[in-house]
Amino acid sequence: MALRALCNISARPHCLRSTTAAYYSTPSISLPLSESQKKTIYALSTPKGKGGVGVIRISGPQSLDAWRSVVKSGRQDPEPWKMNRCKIVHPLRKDDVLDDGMAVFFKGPKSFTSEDVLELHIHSGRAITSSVLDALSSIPGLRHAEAGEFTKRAFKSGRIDLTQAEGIKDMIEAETDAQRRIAVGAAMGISRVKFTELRDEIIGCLALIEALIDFGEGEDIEEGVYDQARTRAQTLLTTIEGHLSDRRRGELLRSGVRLAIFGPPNAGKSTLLNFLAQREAAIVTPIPGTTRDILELSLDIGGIPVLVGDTAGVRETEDLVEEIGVERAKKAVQAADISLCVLPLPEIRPHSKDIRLGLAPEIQELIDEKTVFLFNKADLVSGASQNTHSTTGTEWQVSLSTGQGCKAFLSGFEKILQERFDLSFDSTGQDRNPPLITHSRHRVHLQSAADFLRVFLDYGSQDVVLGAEELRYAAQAVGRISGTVDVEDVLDVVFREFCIGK
Ligand SMILES: Nc1nc2c(ncn2[C@@H]2O[C@H](COP(=O)(O)OP(=O)(O)OP(=O)(O)O)[C@@H](O)[C@H]2O)c(=O)[nH]1
Ligand SMILES: [K+]
Ligand SMILES: [Mg+2]
Repeated sequence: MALRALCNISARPHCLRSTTAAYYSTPSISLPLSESQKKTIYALSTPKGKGGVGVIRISGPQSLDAWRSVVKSGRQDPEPWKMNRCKIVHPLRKDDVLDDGMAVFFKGPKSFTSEDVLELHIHSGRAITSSVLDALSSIPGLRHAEAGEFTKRAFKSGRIDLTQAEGIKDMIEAETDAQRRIAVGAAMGISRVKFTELRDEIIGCLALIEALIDFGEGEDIEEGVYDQARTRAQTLLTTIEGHLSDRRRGELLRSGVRLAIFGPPNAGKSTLLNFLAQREAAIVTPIPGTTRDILELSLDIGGIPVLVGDTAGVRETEDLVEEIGVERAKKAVQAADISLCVLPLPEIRPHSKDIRLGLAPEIQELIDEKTVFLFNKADLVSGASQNTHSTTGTEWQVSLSTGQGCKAFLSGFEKILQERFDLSFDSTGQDRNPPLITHSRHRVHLQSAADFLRVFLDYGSQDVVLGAEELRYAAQAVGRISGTVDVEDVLDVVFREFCIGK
């Protein structure tokens, strides 16, 4: 029966393609632009201020007019995609040279936005920039761009999808190597390909179910086709569940891993923060209870963005201010993605077999599987060795005063961060397994796709028409990630975080 079903399917490939595949075919998003969107836009695409070069970008049907109006080079019209040495002039006063620079014309669709694009490479300075922007504003039909509008046009033309647009934004905002790596991958379309594959596979299952519905019951093919669709949907669900159980590392790498430094008073927590930051960020004194409020710094540790919080030493206290600080410290440790317990080695040593035994109960209760340990003040203990406690690779002995053991701690800690957040690089420095989900938006839609697939798997056999509906919803959910369906409502969310000129 199964064989016959397959034969039937392959005997009518056109039927499948026409009913399902064409309708749900892989996106080439091409939405009509409204009148106001059609206008040619311009903006300074480099940061405002003094600099060697500033780039003003113009995109839209009148880019060529803009060239003819403000670019004075040897030729009337540009040679596309070539840098042209030129003078930038005012359209109404051609003798008024605003700057001496370069211009390049990108003939659409071979441009960032897919429209005709003109780039003016000028000297970056307040007066020059504003005089050129002012000159452009005097050309009828040109208007200043809104935040993210160039990228939005690239998206609307179908040149990039939403995950690529997010990648471009993340690339600009990337502060660490890990962030850059993920952003560049997304901008190049790695996520787009993966999400498209997932969606295509759902549509593949849907095609089988729709064929089943098309052929009708009399054809006697139900069992085989249905089982085939079911098996593929099950595999898909497993794949999606794999992506969802990624410990949020893509999102964490974008927003920063939260690290809480905690421990008893005077252990050297603030000294550690200063060591990591390589500056005197926190107040350090020999007085226990120096740190009260949480001091948070954004640091790059081994290429990973880490939000490091120094907290008040945890102890029982009568002091109201300190007590509030201790409460905040506890909350910060609980909310952290990884916690670093700093302990004074001289006070811990007698309990070296189980370090927890010697600790105050209020410290003990903050220790969990996220905790790593730093035994500080090794200089005060004679014969302290770096490995006395280090059985799991999550404990180090240091002296933050003398620097003893600090290098080993730093490289070990970087390794822990990379392991925990699963960023294992191969010898070429490539991320072996880059996270697919980098925005919570992706997670929400992937989660709902998984839910629809589950409903299909649980109830699809009882009613194939409803089963097909569940698969259609699943495909839509994944389509929302790339922006192939329900575009307008997500556009604003994605593009409002862009800056002008991008
Ligand atoms: N001998 C020695 N002293 C250290 C070391 N690290 C820090 N200290 C000193 O220990 C004292 C306390 O350091 P802090 O960094 O303020 O300790 P803390 O844990 O932040 O303390 P609270 O904020 O009060 O909880 C300071 O006088 C530091 O100079 C070390 O490795 N060896
Ligand atoms: K202190
Ligand atoms: Mg402190």
